[in-house]
Amino acid sequence: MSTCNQPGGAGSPEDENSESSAAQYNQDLKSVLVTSVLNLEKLDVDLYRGTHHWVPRTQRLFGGQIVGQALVAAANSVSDNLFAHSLHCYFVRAGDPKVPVLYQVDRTRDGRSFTVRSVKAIQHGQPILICQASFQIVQPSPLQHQFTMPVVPQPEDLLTVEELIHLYLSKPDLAEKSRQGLNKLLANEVPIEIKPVQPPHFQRIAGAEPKKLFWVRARGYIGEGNMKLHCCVAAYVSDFAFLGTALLPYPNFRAQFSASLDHAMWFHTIFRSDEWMLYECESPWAGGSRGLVQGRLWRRDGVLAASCSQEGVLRVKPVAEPSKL
Ligand SMILES: CC(C)(COP(=O)(O)OP(=O)(O)OC[C@H]1O[C@@H](n2cnc3c(N)ncnc32)[C@H](O)[C@@H]1OP(=O)(O)O)[C@@H](O)C(=O)NCCC(=O)NCCSC(=O)CCCC(=O)O
Repeated sequence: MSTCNQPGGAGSPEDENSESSAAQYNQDLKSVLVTSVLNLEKLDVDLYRGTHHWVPRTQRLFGGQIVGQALVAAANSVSDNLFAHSLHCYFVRAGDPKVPVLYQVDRTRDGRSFTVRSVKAIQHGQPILICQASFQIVQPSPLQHQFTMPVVPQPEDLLTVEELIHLYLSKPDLAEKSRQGLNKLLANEVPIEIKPVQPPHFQRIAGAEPKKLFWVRARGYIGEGNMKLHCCVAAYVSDFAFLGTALLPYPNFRAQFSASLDHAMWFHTIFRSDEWMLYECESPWAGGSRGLVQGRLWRRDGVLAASCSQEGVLRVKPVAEPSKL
Protein backbone atom coordinates (compact mmCIF):
# COMPACT_ATOMS: atom_id res chain seq x y z
CA MET A 1 0.00 0.00 0.00
CA SER A 2 1.23 3.50 -0.68
CA THR A 3 0.08 6.93 0.20
CA CYS A 4 -0.64 8.88 -2.89
CA ASN A 5 -1.27 12.34 -4.00
CA GLN A 6 -4.83 11.67 -5.08
CA PRO A 7 -6.93 14.35 -6.61
CA GLY A 8 -9.58 15.70 -4.30
CA GLY A 9 -12.25 13.25 -5.42
CA ALA A 10 -14.92 13.34 -8.03
CA GLY A 11 -15.45 16.83 -9.24
CA SER A 12 -11.94 18.11 -8.63
CA PRO A 13 -10.08 19.69 -11.59
CA GLU A 14 -9.39 17.38 -14.50
CA ASP A 15 -6.21 15.41 -14.26
CA GLU A 16 -3.25 17.01 -16.00
CA ASN A 17 -1.74 13.66 -16.96
CA SER A 18 -4.87 12.46 -18.68
CA GLU A 19 -4.90 11.63 -22.38
CA SER A 20 -7.54 14.27 -22.75
CA SER A 21 -6.19 15.63 -26.00
CA ALA A 22 -9.13 15.36 -28.34
CA ALA A 23 -6.64 14.83 -31.15
CA GLN A 24 -6.34 11.20 -30.04
CA TYR A 25 -9.96 10.55 -30.88
CA ASN A 26 -12.10 10.95 -33.85
CA GLN A 27 -14.76 12.99 -32.13
CA ASP A 28 -17.29 11.96 -34.78
CA LEU A 29 -17.06 8.43 -33.44
CA LYS A 30 -18.94 9.11 -30.23
CA SER A 31 -19.15 6.11 -27.96
CA VAL A 32 -22.34 4.17 -28.56
CA LEU A 33 -22.48 3.81 -24.78
CA VAL A 34 -23.23 7.51 -24.58
CA THR A 35 -25.31 8.00 -27.72
CA SER A 36 -27.44 4.91 -27.21
CA VAL A 37 -26.97 2.50 -24.30
CA LEU A 38 -26.84 5.04 -21.46
CA ASN A 39 -29.03 7.59 -23.20
CA LEU A 40 -32.26 6.74 -21.38
CA GLU A 41 -35.63 7.96 -22.55
CA LYS A 42 -37.44 9.94 -19.85
CA LEU A 43 -41.07 8.76 -19.55
CA ASP A 44 -42.07 10.67 -16.42
CA VAL A 45 -40.52 12.04 -13.24
CA ASP A 46 -37.99 9.41 -12.05
CA LEU A 47 -39.14 6.93 -14.68
CA TYR A 48 -36.94 5.98 -17.66
CA ARG A 49 -36.76 3.48 -20.47
CA GLY A 50 -33.50 1.91 -21.63
CA THR A 51 -32.79 -0.09 -24.76
CA HIS A 52 -30.09 -2.64 -25.56
CA HIS A 53 -27.06 -2.55 -27.74
CA TRP A 54 -24.98 -5.66 -27.26
CA VAL A 55 -26.62 -8.83 -25.94
CA PRO A 56 -24.39 -11.72 -24.81
CA ARG A 57 -24.69 -15.18 -26.37
CA THR A 58 -26.62 -16.34 -23.28
CA GLN A 59 -29.53 -14.20 -24.56
CA ARG A 60 -29.98 -12.69 -21.11
CA LEU A 61 -29.24 -8.98 -20.79
CA PHE A 62 -25.67 -8.00 -19.94
CA GLY A 63 -25.53 -7.16 -16.24
CA GLY A 64 -23.21 -4.18 -16.80
CA GLN A 65 -25.79 -2.62 -19.10
CA ILE A 66 -28.52 -2.85 -16.46
CA VAL A 67 -26.25 -1.49 -13.70
CA GLY A 68 -24.99 1.34 -15.95
CA GLN A 69 -28.53 2.32 -16.94
CA ALA A 70 -29.75 2.13 -13.32
CA LEU A 71 -26.96 4.48 -12.31
CA VAL A 72 -27.90 6.92 -15.10
CA ALA A 73 -31.48 6.95 -13.80
CA ALA A 74 -30.31 7.51 -10.20
CA ALA A 75 -27.81 10.22 -11.21
CA ASN A 76 -30.51 12.09 -13.15
CA SER A 77 -32.37 12.63 -9.87
CA VAL A 78 -29.52 14.27 -7.95
CA SER A 79 -28.11 17.77 -8.31
CA ASP A 80 -24.99 18.52 -10.32
CA ASN A 81 -22.76 18.95 -7.28
CA LEU A 82 -23.30 15.35 -6.17
CA PHE A 83 -21.14 12.49 -7.44
CA ALA A 84 -21.67 8.73 -7.19
CA HIS A 85 -19.32 7.16 -4.67
CA SER A 86 -20.88 3.70 -4.44
CA LEU A 87 -23.60 1.37 -5.65
CA HIS A 88 -24.91 -2.02 -4.58
CA CYS A 89 -27.08 -4.13 -6.85
CA TYR A 90 -28.80 -7.53 -6.94
CA PHE A 91 -29.71 -9.17 -10.24
CA VAL A 92 -32.96 -10.87 -9.28
CA ARG A 93 -34.23 -12.05 -12.67
CA ALA A 94 -32.69 -12.58 -16.09
CA GLY A 95 -33.13 -9.58 -18.37
CA ASP A 96 -35.17 -10.22 -21.51
CA PRO A 97 -33.45 -8.83 -24.63
CA LYS A 98 -36.76 -8.70 -26.55
CA VAL A 99 -38.24 -5.83 -24.54
CA PRO A 100 -36.88 -2.54 -23.12
CA VAL A 101 -36.17 -2.07 -19.42
CA LEU A 102 -37.98 0.47 -17.24
CA TYR A 103 -36.06 2.22 -14.47
CA GLN A 104 -38.02 3.55 -11.51
CA VAL A 105 -36.14 5.79 -9.09
CA ASP A 106 -37.05 6.19 -5.44
CA ARG A 107 -35.53 9.29 -3.78
CA THR A 108 -34.65 7.47 -0.55
CA ARG A 109 -32.89 10.30 1.23
CA ASP A 110 -31.36 13.70 0.54
CA GLY A 111 -28.82 14.43 3.28
CA ARG A 112 -26.42 17.28 3.84
CA SER A 113 -23.40 15.47 2.36
CA PHE A 114 -24.81 12.16 1.14
CA THR A 115 -27.85 11.36 -0.96
CA VAL A 116 -29.22 7.86 -1.51
CA ARG A 117 -31.33 6.58 -4.38
CA SER A 118 -32.97 3.20 -4.93
CA VAL A 119 -33.62 2.09 -8.47
CA LYS A 120 -35.75 -0.80 -9.64
CA ALA A 121 -35.19 -2.11 -13.16
CA ILE A 122 -38.43 -3.63 -14.39
CA GLN A 123 -39.48 -5.91 -17.26
CA HIS A 124 -42.84 -7.63 -17.69
CA GLY A 125 -44.00 -5.84 -14.51
CA GLN A 126 -41.34 -7.46 -12.31
CA PRO A 127 -37.96 -6.31 -11.00
CA ILE A 128 -34.89 -7.69 -12.75
CA LEU A 129 -32.44 -5.57 -10.74
CA ILE A 130 -32.58 -3.68 -7.49
CA CYS A 131 -29.91 -1.06 -7.01
CA GLN A 132 -28.96 1.37 -4.32
CA ALA A 133 -26.61 4.19 -5.23
CA SER A 134 -25.13 6.80 -2.95
CA PHE A 135 -23.89 10.24 -3.96
CA GLN A 136 -21.77 12.76 -2.10
CA ILE A 137 -20.81 16.39 -2.46
CA VAL A 138 -17.06 16.91 -2.93
CA GLN A 139 -15.44 16.89 0.49
CA PRO A 140 -11.69 17.10 1.08
CA SER A 141 -9.90 14.78 3.48
CA PRO A 142 -6.42 14.54 4.99
CA LEU A 143 -6.82 10.75 4.84
CA GLN A 144 -5.56 9.58 1.47
CA HIS A 145 -4.04 6.23 0.68
CA GLN A 146 -4.35 3.53 -1.97
CA PHE A 147 -2.65 0.30 -3.04
CA THR A 148 0.02 0.57 -5.73
CA MET A 149 -0.93 -0.22 -9.33
CA PRO A 150 0.68 -3.39 -10.70
CA VAL A 151 3.56 -2.78 -13.12
CA VAL A 152 2.42 -4.01 -16.55
CA PRO A 153 3.16 -3.27 -20.22
CA GLN A 154 1.50 -0.14 -21.56
CA PRO A 155 -1.58 -0.54 -23.79
CA GLU A 156 0.38 0.71 -26.85
CA ASP A 157 2.60 -2.39 -26.54
CA LEU A 158 -0.30 -4.84 -26.40
CA LEU A 159 -2.81 -6.23 -28.89
CA THR A 160 -6.58 -5.85 -28.70
CA VAL A 161 -8.73 -8.96 -28.29
CA GLU A 162 -9.73 -8.64 -31.98
CA GLU A 163 -6.07 -8.49 -33.10
CA LEU A 164 -5.28 -11.53 -30.96
CA ILE A 165 -8.18 -13.44 -32.50
CA HIS A 166 -6.98 -12.60 -36.03
CA LEU A 167 -3.54 -13.88 -35.04
CA TYR A 168 -5.02 -17.19 -33.82
CA LEU A 169 -7.23 -17.46 -36.92
CA SER A 170 -4.14 -17.20 -39.12
CA LYS A 171 -2.72 -20.40 -37.61
CA PRO A 172 -3.07 -23.12 -40.25
CA ASP A 173 -3.44 -25.97 -37.72
CA LEU A 174 -6.41 -24.37 -35.93
CA ALA A 175 -9.25 -26.84 -35.35
CA GLU A 176 -12.48 -26.01 -37.22
CA LYS A 177 -14.51 -25.86 -33.99
CA SER A 178 -12.07 -23.32 -32.51
CA ARG A 179 -12.17 -21.30 -35.74
CA GLN A 180 -15.97 -21.11 -35.52
CA GLY A 181 -15.81 -20.09 -31.85
CA LEU A 182 -13.28 -17.33 -32.59
CA ASN A 183 -15.33 -16.03 -35.52
CA LYS A 184 -18.36 -15.85 -33.22
CA LEU A 185 -16.31 -13.80 -30.75
CA LEU A 186 -15.26 -11.46 -33.59
CA ALA A 187 -18.88 -10.92 -34.59
CA ASN A 188 -19.62 -9.56 -31.07
CA GLU A 189 -20.22 -5.84 -31.21
CA VAL A 190 -19.14 -5.08 -27.67
CA PRO A 191 -18.84 -1.32 -27.14
CA ILE A 192 -15.67 -1.83 -25.09
CA GLU A 193 -12.04 -2.17 -26.20
CA ILE A 194 -9.86 -4.63 -24.35
CA LYS A 195 -6.11 -5.34 -24.36
CA PRO A 196 -5.23 -8.34 -22.20
CA VAL A 197 -1.93 -8.03 -20.38
CA GLN A 198 -1.27 -11.75 -20.75
CA PRO A 199 -2.71 -12.82 -24.11
CA PRO A 200 -5.43 -15.38 -23.39
CA HIS A 201 -5.08 -18.94 -24.58
CA PHE A 202 -8.33 -19.29 -26.42
CA GLN A 203 -8.04 -23.00 -25.78
CA ARG A 204 -7.02 -23.20 -22.16
CA ILE A 205 -4.94 -26.21 -21.27
CA ALA A 206 -3.52 -25.50 -17.82
CA GLY A 207 -5.14 -24.09 -14.72
CA ALA A 208 -4.10 -20.59 -13.81
CA GLU A 209 -4.31 -18.45 -10.74
CA PRO A 210 -7.73 -16.77 -10.45
CA LYS A 211 -6.29 -13.40 -11.46
CA LYS A 212 -6.32 -11.38 -14.66
CA LEU A 213 -5.23 -7.97 -15.83
CA PHE A 214 -6.44 -6.11 -18.88
CA TRP A 215 -6.54 -2.59 -20.21
CA VAL A 216 -10.06 -1.47 -20.95
CA ARG A 217 -11.88 1.60 -22.25
CA ALA A 218 -15.16 2.53 -23.88
CA ARG A 219 -15.03 2.30 -27.66
CA GLY A 220 -15.31 5.76 -29.20
CA TYR A 221 -15.14 9.27 -27.81
CA ILE A 222 -16.90 10.52 -24.68
CA GLY A 223 -14.87 13.56 -23.68
CA GLU A 224 -14.00 15.06 -20.36
CA GLY A 225 -16.13 16.97 -17.94
CA ASN A 226 -19.10 14.70 -17.27
CA MET A 227 -17.95 12.63 -14.31
CA LYS A 228 -21.43 11.25 -13.68
CA LEU A 229 -21.45 9.78 -17.16
CA HIS A 230 -17.95 8.32 -16.79
CA CYS A 231 -19.10 6.50 -13.63
CA CYS A 232 -22.09 5.03 -15.53
CA VAL A 233 -19.80 3.88 -18.35
CA ALA A 234 -17.39 2.37 -15.82
CA ALA A 235 -20.31 0.52 -14.22
CA TYR A 236 -21.07 -0.97 -17.66
CA VAL A 237 -17.43 -1.84 -18.33
CA SER A 238 -16.75 -3.29 -14.88
CA ASP A 239 -19.07 -6.28 -15.36
CA PHE A 240 -17.43 -7.39 -18.59
CA ALA A 241 -15.54 -10.71 -18.31
CA PHE A 242 -15.35 -10.12 -14.55
CA LEU A 243 -16.92 -13.32 -13.24
CA GLY A 244 -14.80 -15.43 -15.63
CA THR A 245 -11.85 -14.75 -13.30
CA ALA A 246 -13.25 -17.37 -10.92
CA LEU A 247 -13.09 -20.04 -13.66
CA LEU A 248 -9.40 -19.58 -14.49
CA PRO A 249 -8.12 -22.36 -12.18
CA TYR A 250 -10.49 -24.93 -13.75
CA PRO A 251 -9.57 -25.63 -17.39
CA ASN A 252 -11.22 -29.05 -17.14
CA PHE A 253 -14.63 -27.57 -16.48
CA ARG A 254 -16.76 -25.30 -18.55
CA ALA A 255 -19.57 -23.07 -17.35
CA GLN A 256 -22.94 -24.66 -17.95
CA PHE A 257 -24.75 -21.83 -16.22
CA SER A 258 -23.16 -18.62 -15.02
CA ALA A 259 -24.74 -15.32 -14.07
CA SER A 260 -23.86 -12.50 -11.76
CA LEU A 261 -25.95 -12.37 -8.59
CA ASP A 262 -24.83 -9.01 -7.32
CA HIS A 263 -22.48 -6.19 -8.20
CA ALA A 264 -21.01 -3.48 -6.02
CA MET A 265 -18.81 -0.55 -6.96
CA TRP A 266 -17.01 2.25 -5.23
CA PHE A 267 -15.86 5.30 -7.17
CA HIS A 268 -12.79 6.91 -5.67
CA THR A 269 -11.79 9.79 -7.89
CA ILE A 270 -12.17 11.37 -11.30
CA PHE A 271 -11.28 9.32 -14.38
CA ARG A 272 -12.16 9.02 -18.03
CA SER A 273 -13.84 5.83 -19.13
CA ASP A 274 -12.86 6.48 -22.78
CA GLU A 275 -9.19 6.36 -21.80
CA TRP A 276 -7.27 3.16 -21.06
CA MET A 277 -7.73 1.93 -17.51
CA LEU A 278 -6.11 -1.17 -16.07
CA TYR A 279 -8.66 -3.65 -14.75
CA GLU A 280 -7.10 -5.88 -12.11
CA CYS A 281 -9.44 -8.78 -11.36
CA GLU A 282 -9.05 -11.58 -8.83
CA SER A 283 -11.23 -14.24 -7.30
CA PRO A 284 -10.41 -14.91 -3.65
CA TRP A 285 -12.99 -17.67 -3.27
CA ALA A 286 -15.31 -20.10 -5.05
CA GLY A 287 -17.64 -22.70 -3.51
CA GLY A 288 -21.29 -23.73 -3.20
CA SER A 289 -21.85 -23.16 -6.96
CA ARG A 290 -20.80 -19.54 -6.52
CA GLY A 291 -17.69 -17.50 -7.12
CA LEU A 292 -16.58 -14.18 -5.65
CA VAL A 293 -14.61 -11.71 -7.78
CA GLN A 294 -13.02 -8.41 -6.84
CA GLY A 295 -11.60 -5.80 -9.16
CA ARG A 296 -9.71 -2.56 -9.22
CA LEU A 297 -9.88 -0.06 -12.07
CA TRP A 298 -6.66 1.93 -12.30
CA ARG A 299 -6.07 5.11 -14.24
CA ARG A 300 -2.96 4.66 -16.29
CA ASP A 301 -1.13 7.24 -14.15
CA GLY A 302 -1.42 4.80 -11.22
CA VAL A 303 -4.37 6.38 -9.43
CA LEU A 304 -7.02 3.94 -8.17
CA ALA A 305 -10.23 5.08 -9.86
CA ALA A 306 -12.78 2.49 -8.72
CA SER A 307 -13.14 -0.84 -6.90
CA CYS A 308 -15.71 -3.54 -7.68
CA SER A 309 -17.01 -6.77 -6.16
CA GLN A 310 -19.35 -9.37 -7.51
CA GLU A 311 -20.68 -12.77 -6.61
CA GLY A 312 -21.99 -15.03 -9.33
CA VAL A 313 -23.61 -18.41 -9.66
CA LEU A 314 -21.25 -20.82 -11.42
CA ARG A 315 -22.53 -24.24 -12.40
CA VAL A 316 -19.95 -26.15 -14.37
CA LYS A 317 -19.58 -29.46 -16.10
CA PRO A 318 -16.43 -31.37 -17.03
CA VAL A 319 -15.05 -30.66 -20.47
CA ALA A 320 -15.63 -33.77 -22.60
CA GLU A 321 -12.44 -35.78 -23.12
CA PRO A 322 -11.58 -36.13 -26.81
CA SER A 323 -12.59 -39.56 -28.07
CA LYS A 324 -9.71 -42.05 -28.07
CA LEU A 325 -11.23 -44.01 -30.97
C1 LIG B 1 -29.50 -16.17 -10.39
C2 LIG B 1 -30.89 -16.68 -10.75
C3 LIG B 1 -30.81 -17.64 -11.93
C4 LIG B 1 -31.42 -17.43 -9.53
O1 LIG B 1 -32.76 -17.84 -9.81
P1 LIG B 1 -33.28 -19.27 -9.36
O2 LIG B 1 -34.71 -19.34 -9.70
O3 LIG B 1 -32.93 -19.50 -7.95
O4 LIG B 1 -32.49 -20.19 -10.38
P2 LIG B 1 -31.66 -21.56 -10.15
O5 LIG B 1 -32.46 -22.51 -9.33
O6 LIG B 1 -30.31 -21.24 -9.63
O7 LIG B 1 -31.57 -22.05 -11.66
C5 LIG B 1 -30.80 -21.42 -12.61
C6 LIG B 1 -30.36 -22.44 -13.63
O8 LIG B 1 -29.52 -23.40 -13.03
C7 LIG B 1 -30.11 -24.69 -13.17
N1 LIG B 1 -29.86 -25.42 -11.93
C8 LIG B 1 -30.45 -25.23 -10.74
N2 LIG B 1 -29.91 -26.10 -9.83
C9 LIG B 1 -28.98 -26.83 -10.47
C10 LIG B 1 -28.09 -27.86 -10.11
N3 LIG B 1 -28.02 -28.36 -8.86
N4 LIG B 1 -27.27 -28.37 -11.06
C11 LIG B 1 -27.28 -27.92 -12.29
N5 LIG B 1 -28.11 -26.91 -12.71
C12 LIG B 1 -28.94 -26.39 -11.82
C13 LIG B 1 -31.58 -24.45 -13.38
O9 LIG B 1 -32.17 -25.50 -14.09
C14 LIG B 1 -31.54 -23.21 -14.23
O10 LIG B 1 -31.13 -23.51 -15.58
P3 LIG B 1 -32.01 -23.03 -16.80
O11 LIG B 1 -32.12 -21.53 -16.68
O12 LIG B 1 -33.33 -23.70 -16.62
O13 LIG B 1 -31.23 -23.49 -18.01
C15 LIG B 1 -31.87 -15.51 -11.06
O14 LIG B 1 -31.99 -14.71 -9.94
C16 LIG B 1 -31.39 -14.71 -12.23
O15 LIG B 1 -31.46 -15.14 -13.36
N6 LIG B 1 -30.87 -13.51 -11.92
C17 LIG B 1 -30.33 -12.64 -12.94
C18 LIG B 1 -28.86 -12.94 -13.17
C19 LIG B 1 -28.36 -12.12 -14.32
O16 LIG B 1 -29.01 -12.06 -15.35
N7 LIG B 1 -27.19 -11.44 -14.13
C20 LIG B 1 -26.72 -10.52 -15.09
C21 LIG B 1 -26.26 -11.16 -16.36
S1 LIG B 1 -24.88 -12.20 -16.13
C22 LIG B 1 -23.62 -11.22 -16.72
O17 LIG B 1 -23.85 -10.18 -17.24
C23 LIG B 1 -22.24 -11.74 -16.51
C24 LIG B 1 -21.26 -11.08 -17.40
C25 LIG B 1 -21.14 -11.73 -18.76
C26 LIG B 1 -19.71 -11.65 -19.31
O18 LIG B 1 -18.78 -11.42 -18.60
O19 LIG B 1 -19.60 -11.93 -20.51
